[in-house]
Amino acid sequence: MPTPIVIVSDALPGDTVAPLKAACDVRQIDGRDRQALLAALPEADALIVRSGTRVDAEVLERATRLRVVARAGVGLDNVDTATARALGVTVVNAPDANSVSVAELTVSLVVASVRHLQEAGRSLRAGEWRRSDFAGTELSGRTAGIVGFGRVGRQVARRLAAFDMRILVHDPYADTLADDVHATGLDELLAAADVVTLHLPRTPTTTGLIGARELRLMKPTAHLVNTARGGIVDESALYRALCAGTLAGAALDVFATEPPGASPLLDLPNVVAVPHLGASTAEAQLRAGHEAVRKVLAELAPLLAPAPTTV
Ligand SMILES: NC(=O)c1ccc[n+]([C@@H]2O[C@H](COP(=O)([O-])OP(=O)(O)OC[C@H]3O[C@@H](n4cnc5c(N)ncnc54)[C@H](O)[C@@H]3O)[C@@H](O)[C@H]2O)c1
Ligand SMILES: O=C(O)CC[C@@H](O)C(=O)O
Repeated sequence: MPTPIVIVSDALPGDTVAPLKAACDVRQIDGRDRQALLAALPEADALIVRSGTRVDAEVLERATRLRVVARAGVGLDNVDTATARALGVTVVNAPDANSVSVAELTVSLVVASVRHLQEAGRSLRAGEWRRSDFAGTELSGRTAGIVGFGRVGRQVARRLAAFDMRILVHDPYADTLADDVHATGLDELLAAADVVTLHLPRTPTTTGLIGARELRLMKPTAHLVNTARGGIVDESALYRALCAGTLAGAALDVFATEPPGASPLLDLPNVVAVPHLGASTAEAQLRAGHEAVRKVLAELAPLLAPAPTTV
């Protein structure tokens, strides 16, 4: 039986790939290098990605032997799941692997935004001492609006409640809510919240969900945090709102295009920006890598030689 070939096209912790290497021919490539990706795929039985590899129809059609695409993380917006389904390719992810890490980053970004931490740090390093310019606001007693109340949204709610914030939630599909959160419509949430934080997937329906109209509904003193996906927020409208002072600040982990290049948002003092770090903790990467590898090995089981028995 030929050894199955697994392409790993984004970085995974070495330990997590070890069980795969014991059973398969594992080939590591850079999934951002389109030519390398397309060249590697015709032989592949499995493909493991994070967010750096775009698994579109061209990729899937090139991979004629492919049985499974595994996303070592949550968001499947970089995988054309409809084409995969049509081609009989299984798509798996690691839905619980990084929720706590993303929630912890989200809370960090909330605090960084209301206390101006990134700009104050930049100013200090430039030799300045502008303490009065960086006076912030407390979270205690204020209102957080959580859009998307799934795995990450729920973790964020618990953590912001610990800051004594009132928690509003908008999620048309959530069947259960926690006791101390209040469900509301999106417009009502945007109008009432001092901090709005996004925790929903990017889909054709949610792309541009937070546009000029929605930003106008927000208080001029409010902050917007996005650790979900770029493109859910209209970045041009956000830029205009931040420049005009109709929104106090924004904190962004994700961008419509990644990396965002020379996005004008990065030049604004009232924007905290980090390079898609939500899942970048040792713990989350290990969980995601182990889960992706376990699911790939399960899908490839019919192709794997039985393990030798010991007597
Ligand atoms: N920054 C990062 O590194 C990072 C890491 C993990 C996940 N994410 C992103 O965060 C998103 C949320 O992750 P999760 O694990 O909580 O997913 P999840 O599926 O557990 O929860 C998403 C929630 O969004 C809700 N939702 C869908 N459409 C909505 C809409 N129009 N309005 C309001 N709510 C809506 C769903 O009902 C669901 O409850 C992921 O889709 C992913 O894109 C980012
Ligand atoms: O690959 C990453 O680190 C990002 C993962 C994150 O955005 C996810 O959706 O799980």
